[in-house]
Amino acid sequence: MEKIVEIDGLTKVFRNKRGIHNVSMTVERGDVYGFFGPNGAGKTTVMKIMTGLSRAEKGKAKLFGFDVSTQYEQAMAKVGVLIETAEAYTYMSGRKNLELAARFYPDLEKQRLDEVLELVGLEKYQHEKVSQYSLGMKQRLGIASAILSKPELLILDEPTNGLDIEGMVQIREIILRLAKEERITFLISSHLIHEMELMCSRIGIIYDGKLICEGLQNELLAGRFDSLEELFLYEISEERRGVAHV
Ligand SMILES: Nc1ncnc2c1ncn2[C@@H]1O[C@H](COP(=O)(O)OP(=O)(O)OP(=O)(O)O)[C@@H](O)[C@H]1O
Repeated sequence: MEKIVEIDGLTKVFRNKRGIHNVSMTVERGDVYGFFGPNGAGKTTVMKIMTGLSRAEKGKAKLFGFDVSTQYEQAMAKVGVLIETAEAYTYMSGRKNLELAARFYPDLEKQRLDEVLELVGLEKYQHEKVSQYSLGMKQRLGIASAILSKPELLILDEPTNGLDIEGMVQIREIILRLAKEERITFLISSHLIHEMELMCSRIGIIYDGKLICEGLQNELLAGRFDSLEELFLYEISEERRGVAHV
């Protein structure tokens, strides 16, 4: 299988001694990879480094075989990113926001705007001002903008954070639809383990700055655990005892 994301030994320690330590991860083409960890575990730090928003002290992050720190443009050419809450001009309509974003991609086909609005279920609300949108609709607009250029990899940091149950279900359905219909590989971070369980094929668990477990969800559970929560509780108890599994 083609490796789309290769993270090797990433380390970054902040002044307060928090951060990430020797994190290695692999995302293969077609994965919906769930990057799970509690608040403050280090998910955003890893994602910022792998998208060039921040630098590591040690280690390498490669996307599509290109090093993010030295071959940034090639590495990011087929990547869509949504890190932290989607930003949009609230006094403009959803469609107008997408039209502005589309100016960065001169080769975009005319119908792509309609296509992405349909994919995220915003076609009915495209002419309403973003100030009237719910948080879930703003997140969906962010996803629409991130998929405008037909990326092959979509990196989403906490896409369901702060959403109500309906909003979460909608985002989950959109992700699964995009994985199937647009053949997008996903790397999704979340601290919501149940969400990860419902939509992710591969799982990586980060805890206290260290990746403590990674693999295909069905292989990780494999008759030993009934849920990811059980697996997580087992892995952190092993981590505390000093038994490494990665
Ligand atoms: N710029 C910074 N300066 C100092 N400490 C930082 C900085 N950025 C992150 N940290 C610390 O590093 C740790 C990892 O943070 P990070 O934001 O990567 O975690 P996270 O897993 O994304 O958590 P959350 O789900 O809360 O967003 C936290 O303890 C955080 O306080």
